[in-house]
Amino acid sequence: MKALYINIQDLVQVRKKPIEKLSGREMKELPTIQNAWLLTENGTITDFGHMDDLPKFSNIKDINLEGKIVLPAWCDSHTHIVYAGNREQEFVDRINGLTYEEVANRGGGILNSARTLQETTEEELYRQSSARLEEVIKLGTGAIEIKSGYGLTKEAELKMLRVIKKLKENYEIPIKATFLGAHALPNEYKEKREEYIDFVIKEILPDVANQKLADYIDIFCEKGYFTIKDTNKLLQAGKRYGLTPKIHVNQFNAIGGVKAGVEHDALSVDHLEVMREEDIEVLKGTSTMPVALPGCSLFLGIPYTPARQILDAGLPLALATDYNPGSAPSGNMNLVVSLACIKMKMTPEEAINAATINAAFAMGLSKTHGSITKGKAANFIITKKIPSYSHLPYSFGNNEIEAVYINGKKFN
Ligand SMILES: N=CN[C@@H](CCC(=O)O)C(=O)O
Ligand SMILES: [Zn+2]
Repeated sequence: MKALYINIQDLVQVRKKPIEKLSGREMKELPTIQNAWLLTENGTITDFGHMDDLPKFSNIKDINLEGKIVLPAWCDSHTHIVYAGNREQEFVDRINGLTYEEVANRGGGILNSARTLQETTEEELYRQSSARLEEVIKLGTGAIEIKSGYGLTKEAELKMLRVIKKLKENYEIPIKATFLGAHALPNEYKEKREEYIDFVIKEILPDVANQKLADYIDIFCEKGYFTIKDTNKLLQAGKRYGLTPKIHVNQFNAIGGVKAGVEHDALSVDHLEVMREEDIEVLKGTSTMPVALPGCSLFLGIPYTPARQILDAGLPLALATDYNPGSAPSGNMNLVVSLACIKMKMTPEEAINAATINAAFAMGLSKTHGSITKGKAANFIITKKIPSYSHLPYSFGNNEIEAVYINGKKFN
């Protein structure tokens, strides 16, 4: 099926030559065609250009997008959308003065979500998760990564990963699955952290790999969670099973997790709210993508990833939601892009690059998604009538999206 979109006010993130990712100063440029047309065919972008150069196409119905902007759908490279229930009570407890750490130490936090998930049937978990997935696609997300990590038993981790697999089968957007068995220490393993890592490696990982349930492996490398030694051991084991690392590091403390990630050729290192000079240095000249999660900073009231320091050091940066019940209960990439501009001082160009092409890279999809390029998937956003692409982050909290197309088809 062919579709021709005409009179597009701005066709944004047009990359004639395919690119993998953008770093440092390159992120300041966001190539845009004003007054453009776009042709899609069988789910793929086949051509585009300026309206002055519109060829004569026969037998194609055109769609007039005057006053509207078209940009690639957001790529959300870090989420935990497969979870059960919610954690509103912890939210209220934090408003009343407890810290995230204190909530966790009282048996709340990740262990709270794990208890709920263990008691939830696979069908119900799928139902709750697919509703979240549909909600974020409507907000413009056209590719997503989803982690396990609220199971923390073999049975429950595999249940989470099967739910992700079923989402992959039932939805057209690309979904990458990440095994995060080392998300927190279950109570049965209190004081036996190393035994838990061995359990994850020997008892869960082989099944995850044999049943082809994950693309990536993750660990929460943080004080009170898992150490550098645990990280090295787990990532090494994951790689033996063909799982590339994408890890949680430097959220509350810098303990050397960025270096560990780089040493294991991690595809991405995520969070980075607390960055030392040496953490920035160690990323230089590597292919590891730093990923910032400003929704988490907003919700927990913790520092924002120092984007300016990272970009001014010539590094790339991607943005993601971290959608999860405890630290970021929102999967709205539009808000993430706004926060990046407002709180991290990224320009709209940098933020949109970070949420499209760089985010696609952070989930191994930059060859097929993240830009308007011939041959890439026709996953794109059509905005309402807005004055410019900067209006998207400017108009924070408002929904400026009129329609979302996945593989050339309008979603819902
Ligand atoms: N930091 C670790 N994991 C999640 C939050 C987990 C939770 O509180 O449920 C995150 O990325 O923020
Ligand atoms: Zn996370």
